[in-house]
Amino acid sequence: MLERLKSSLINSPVIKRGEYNYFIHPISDGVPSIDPRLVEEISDYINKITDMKRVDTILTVEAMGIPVANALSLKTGIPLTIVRKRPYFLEGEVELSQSTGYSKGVLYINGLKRGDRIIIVDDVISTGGTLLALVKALKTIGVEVLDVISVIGRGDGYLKLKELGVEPKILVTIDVGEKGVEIKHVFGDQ
Ligand SMILES: O=P(O)(O)OC[C@H]1O[C@H](OP(=O)(O)OP(=O)(O)O)[C@H](O)[C@@H]1O
Ligand code: HPA
Repeated sequence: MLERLKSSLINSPVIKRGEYNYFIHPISDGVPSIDPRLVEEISDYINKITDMKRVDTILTVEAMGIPVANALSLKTGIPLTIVRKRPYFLEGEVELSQSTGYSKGVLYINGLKRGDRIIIVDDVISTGGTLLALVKALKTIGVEVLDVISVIGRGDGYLKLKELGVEPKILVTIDVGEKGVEIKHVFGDQ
């Protein structure tokens, strides 16, 4: 299960971004190139473990949530909405502050309305700063978050989401040390 994802993660280089040990991987960085079979393995798996019947929109965050979320959209026929890092000043645009282990920025939600049923698909959850701020903003709009899926998880930032009643599905959980990446858990394993 998820063999391509696991083996590619083990070989990921790690660099320092300040104090943060940052792993570099095709799914989270587009570097090195993204093997379409890897994206297919991941999107097939998400499709298998998620009830897609009630989903109006697959929501992802610019930039690196897009490859997997788009593959899932193509597979299911469910539209894709992208939370962007630039404003469009459209009516109803919702702005939120994003903070990660190595950056701070602003994200903008457009194209969602009260009552929409969505799932969130992102590439990585680490401090949980991005998804926490996003889920809070979606709640202010009145969007129903049916599921939150992250391809890769590291650290315990995902626990912050539990405070909002959201239990993210993390496909592969890793530890990132200065020397490399170690697999800690795979979704569906005991
Ligand atoms: O749990 P967190 O600590 O918030 O980290 C996770 C976020 O960090 C990355 O986004 P980034 O803003 O680096 O943008 P990118 O997708 O363009 O690489 C990743 O795509 C997640 O959205
Ligand atoms: O270590 C990382 N690598 C790639 N993307 C990320 N997003 C949060 N942490 C990371």
